[in-house]
Amino acid sequence: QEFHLQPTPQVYETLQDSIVLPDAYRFSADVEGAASDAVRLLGTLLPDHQEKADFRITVGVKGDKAVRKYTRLIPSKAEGYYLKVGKNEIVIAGADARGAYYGVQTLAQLLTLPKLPLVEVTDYPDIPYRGVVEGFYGTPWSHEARLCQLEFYGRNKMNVYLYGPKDDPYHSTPNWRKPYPEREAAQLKELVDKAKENNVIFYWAIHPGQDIKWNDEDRQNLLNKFEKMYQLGVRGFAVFFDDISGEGTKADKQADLLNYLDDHFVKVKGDVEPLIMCPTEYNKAWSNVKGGYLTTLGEKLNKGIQIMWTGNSVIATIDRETMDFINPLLKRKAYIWWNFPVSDYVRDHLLMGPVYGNALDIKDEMEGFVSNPMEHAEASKIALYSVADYAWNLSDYDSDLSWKRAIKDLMPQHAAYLETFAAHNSDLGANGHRFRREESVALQPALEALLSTYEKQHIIDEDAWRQVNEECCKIVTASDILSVSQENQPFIAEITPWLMQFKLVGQYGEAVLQMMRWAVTDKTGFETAYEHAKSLQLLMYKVDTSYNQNPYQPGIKSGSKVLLPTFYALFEASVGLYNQAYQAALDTRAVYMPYTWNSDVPQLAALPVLRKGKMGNVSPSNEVIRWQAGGEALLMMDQMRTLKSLTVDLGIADAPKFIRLEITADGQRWEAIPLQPVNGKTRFKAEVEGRNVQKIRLTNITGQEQKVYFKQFGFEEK
Ligand SMILES: CC(=O)N[C@H]1CNC[C@@H](O)[C@@H](O)[C@@H]1O
Repeated sequence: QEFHLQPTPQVYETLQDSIVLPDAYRFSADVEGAASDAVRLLGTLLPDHQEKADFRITVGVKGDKAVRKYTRLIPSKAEGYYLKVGKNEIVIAGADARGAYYGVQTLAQLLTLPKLPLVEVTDYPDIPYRGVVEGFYGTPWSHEARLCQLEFYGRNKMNVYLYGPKDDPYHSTPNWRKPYPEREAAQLKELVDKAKENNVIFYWAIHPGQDIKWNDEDRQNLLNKFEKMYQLGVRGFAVFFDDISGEGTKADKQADLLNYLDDHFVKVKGDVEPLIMCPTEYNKAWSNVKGGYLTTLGEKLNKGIQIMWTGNSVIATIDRETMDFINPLLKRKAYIWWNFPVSDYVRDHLLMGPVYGNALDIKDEMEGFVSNPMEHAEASKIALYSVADYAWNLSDYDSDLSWKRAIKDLMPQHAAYLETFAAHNSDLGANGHRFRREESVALQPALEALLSTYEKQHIIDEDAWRQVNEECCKIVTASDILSVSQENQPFIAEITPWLMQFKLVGQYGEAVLQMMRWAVTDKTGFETAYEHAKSLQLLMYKVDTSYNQNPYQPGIKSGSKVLLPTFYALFEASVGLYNQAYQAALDTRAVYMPYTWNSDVPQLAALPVLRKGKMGNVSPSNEVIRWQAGGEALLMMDQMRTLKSLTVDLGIADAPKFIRLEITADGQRWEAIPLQPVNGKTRFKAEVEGRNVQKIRLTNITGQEQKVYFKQFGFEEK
């Protein structure tokens, strides 16, 4: 794959010639001036300069004497730069300090080549603010992971990082009013310094809305906390009002508070970046335009305050229609909070696929584009690399080429194996947001051909069979090599359980292909392959029930959209053929899911049901659920089953007043079961010990919409 600068530059001319950089060069720059960051970075790349040398290196910012003669070549765009590598000189002229720094980052990439190509690069970013919002639920990134991320952002010309992990108690309720303990404060200071070193603006976000009081005391609490963070070196501040209910959701109160902070903190300090806020109505699906929340923010919020937006729904790709809806309401360009590759609602999956689906013609419609990543920091870099590529230069963005480069960037030595892994670990599985991604794209035609020919005509499409068998072999090989790779150990540590599962999927595929081969030609061979396949099914189940047992979406899923479902279908078809050929009665079922869930409450309807042994759980939701009056949710069993226990947690202490729980054994006669408090807070249990049940129903009986959380709905069979 030929060399490609990252992110893709706006204009890149190479003169089909190259030089070997001399080890002596003259240097002219205003080292104390605006180009100081660029000069410092350059110093890490090149040997010390010498006064007497033919080769000259010039670094500066528009207006500096050193680059005066290049002024007309410097793009007049924020963070833009002009870079020239000539026979006897290198010139880096930035439109501003960060532009000059980015020019050196580009030179750094060119210097990795065997010979330095003669180039002229005229470059600048399309989107003003580009980067990452660490805004997910789940285990916050470690300090080491964040330090590594900030270096990655500097290299990829991402200029913002918003610190806002939902589960940091000092970012959100209950401790947002308190200063960080000493150790955490010292780490945050270190992050601020690292961000500065990489020309990344470090934003510290606060998430006070769940229990904020609209009074002077809490206003002062917020100012005090911001002041504490300012003393740690933070120069960018954000206030997130997402995923809250109650008093804190009021637009005019939120606007008054933000304007107060803007007027009495940001403007007073004078060296603080524009304030950013995330609204409570942060996506179109949840917005009630007539209710006036968004228009209130748009009208009342000071013009300099930036407002975040996730798109037409919580998890959505961004297009022109999206921006045409929101920008007029906010009376400014929205600052996109893009919820990908975040996986805190599908925690059993890794999202390793390409960044695609965002429009390429909306570069003038967005103030910012920041990605909310997975809790797996290194694994998120594949998507983040492409987010950087997209946000810098939308029109030249190519999702597939960028994805391949992202993989090479993460693991240059084992890129081929990582690409095999990433290709089959990209979809989310069924989820409450209904957001899906392509998976196993290259192998899909062969898988479809193999399955349809075999199911319909009971014959093997040999070419498809060979392709699938080759891929299964690659999967097994890639899993083993990656699992012991020393190339990026923090990354391998993150994905090891998924590598284990991925290898089993590959081996299962090989066993199923053998079952197809021998179903009607070799009885003993088939039976061995069948036993092997069954044992691999059990091994996959063991991995899925042993690792990553978080209380939301526990387990380890791999190849879950196309690969494994196809192997399951081929397993069942080949057992069917064998049973017919030998009048046998082997169990044909590959996967067994006795429970189904549906609901007329939009945010509950698509939640998947998870089964582990005798336990059944509906996948929880991170967001506030708007449960309409009379709305129902139904859990159905494939047959009558005897229950042992049932637990419900809607995040509210008085759930029994709002939601009625009923069971039925015959689908006709329903019986209401009282909800009894379990922990004196929001968790309840229903006394169902020994009850025969076919369906369970939850209904909002209050006659009006209720806003609740859907934290847990689970049961255990006897
Ligand atoms: C603005 C936003 O998306 N907030 C929440 C809620 N929506 C998506 C979730 O997955 C979270 O990661 C996220 O922090």
